[in-house]
Amino acid sequence: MILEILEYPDPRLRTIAKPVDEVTDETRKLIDDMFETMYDAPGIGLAATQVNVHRQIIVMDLSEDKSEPRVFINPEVEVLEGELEDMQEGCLSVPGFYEDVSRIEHCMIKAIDRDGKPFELEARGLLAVCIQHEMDHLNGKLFVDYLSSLKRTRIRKKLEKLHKKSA
Ligand SMILES: O=C(O)C[C@@H](Cc1ccccc1)C(=O)SCC(=O)c1ccccc1
Ligand SMILES: [Zn+2]
Repeated sequence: MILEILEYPDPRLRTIAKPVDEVTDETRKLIDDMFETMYDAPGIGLAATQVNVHRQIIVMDLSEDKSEPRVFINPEVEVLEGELEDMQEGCLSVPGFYEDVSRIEHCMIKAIDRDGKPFELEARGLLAVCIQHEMDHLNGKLFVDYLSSLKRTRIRKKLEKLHKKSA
């Protein structure tokens, strides 16, 4: 089912997610709901924090045709090269805003898949950027935190006004 995505500045987005102890059918049901929610948004990634579930679970699909679904449970990122790369980012929790963020360009992701099996994945470009963006969510961090306080305040005020209207 499609889940509600929390929107900035909702304080629940600042919660630190706990590791998943055991991948169960319930975990897989949540993962399926996260994919449905992500594709519906649409987005190319979604962290459990964004749907108010505070567990270390990320879903991602960078393909144009929903052909490359990826699941990362209890993910860890290792920097392979210190190169930083600027890329324009969006966020389903900060709808309508796109800003440049500087991230590590080449990293190794270690995680567990939906069957509970550990795996490693080398990432560059958008995959590397997206996993870092999603892992920030699991640590209560948003891409607006990398912007100037002036820009962040402007974005917060615009979204708060929108929330008031729709409330
Ligand atoms: O909020 C999220 O985590 C999802 C976010 C992931 C992300 C996008 C770009 C750079 C870093 C992280 C999004 O998917 S925003 C929407 C978006 O970028 C997009 C939507 C449809 C097609 C292609 C991209
Ligand atoms: Zn996001």
